[in-house]
Amino acid sequence: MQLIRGIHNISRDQRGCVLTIGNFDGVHLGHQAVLAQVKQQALQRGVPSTVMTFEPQPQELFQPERAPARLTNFREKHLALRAQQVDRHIVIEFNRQFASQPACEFIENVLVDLLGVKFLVVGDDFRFGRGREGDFKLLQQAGIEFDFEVVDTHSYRQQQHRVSSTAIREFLKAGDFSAAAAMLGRPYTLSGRVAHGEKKGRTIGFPTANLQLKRLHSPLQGVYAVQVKMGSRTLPGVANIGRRPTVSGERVQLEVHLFDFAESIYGQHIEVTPLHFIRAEHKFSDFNALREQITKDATAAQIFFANGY
Ligand SMILES: Cc1cc2nc3c(=O)[nH]c(=O)nc-3n(C[C@H](O)[C@H](O)[C@H](O)COP(=O)(O)O)c2cc1C
Ligand SMILES: Nc1ncnc2c1ncn2[C@@H]1O[C@H](COP(=O)(O)OP(=O)(O)O)[C@@H](O)[C@H]1O
Repeated sequence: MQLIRGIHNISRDQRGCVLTIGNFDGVHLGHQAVLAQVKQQALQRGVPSTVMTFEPQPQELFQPERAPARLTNFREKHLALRAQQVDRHIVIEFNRQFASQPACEFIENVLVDLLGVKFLVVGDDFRFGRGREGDFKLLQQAGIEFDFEVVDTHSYRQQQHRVSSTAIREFLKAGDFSAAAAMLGRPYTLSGRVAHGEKKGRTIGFPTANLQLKRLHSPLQGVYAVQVKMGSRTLPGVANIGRRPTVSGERVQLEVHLFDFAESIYGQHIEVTPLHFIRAEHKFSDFNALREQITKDATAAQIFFANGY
């Protein structure tokens, strides 16, 4: 899959595509159904299937306090799109300048001139351009003028539930990882590179591999039994996701202690799959109290794994 970062990197030599535009947070089964339609149309027309996403996601720019936690960061989203075998991923740096462009300009300059779109799939509530003036109807009118077809995404359901990023966030917050995985089409994971911390973990017998998370990186908070994929290995462990109030940590962090493991893994890329909620994060009066609690958490996680979850 080709990754194109920014409109200025789109080449006019490659005009012609079947396109979908959206946040695609999670790349869940509903998104995957849209991508299947895009791929099928692209194949019929002999043009590349193309997904356009925005970074940051629009609400993260306009209403950062109200923006929901992400299911996928940019890298995770890109890899999930790649797994769906989409031909091209265009990421637009979403800033105030881009957002203030008139809707007609976006259609004519980007969709028509640069991309030469033939077939466009968007939600019927899709809004774009200055003050959100552009909508589905405007796209359909432009489609008649510039000769492209516009269709809306169907609501993809599972049993009676509409598959959505919001529903998945709710399942995750409730600790229902199998319901979240059923809608995602894969287990929910957090990933990143192991960073250096304060080196206190090892002094209390619980070294932890740390992943620094963006504030809006995950809907999860608390202590979980987790599985960690690292290269070709999959290892069980116990993790805390939070701000670590006991050590007055500032940033949200994921810290995972791996059982029966004593290697240095700084800088390695790991993928953490939470499997079972153990408890909420607390502020402890001192490090000893925290150590005692982590010992109990580790036992709870080991019991969970021993029971063949
Ligand atoms: C299973 C587990 C549970 C934890 N629970 C808490 C908690 O409830 N409150 C808290 O402040 N920190 C919690 N922590 C984070 C510890 O404060 C952190 O691991 C310790 O400060 C070591 O930090 P370091 O890796 O930067 O050395 C937890 C860590 C683990 C592994
Ligand atoms: N069982 C283990 N689980 C997690 N990390 C471990 C383990 N054993 C050794 N390590 C290594 O030790 C580091 C964590 O030690 P710690 O004292 O908590 O330091 P830091 O504060 O830098 O995270 C990890 O990043 C990893 O490289």
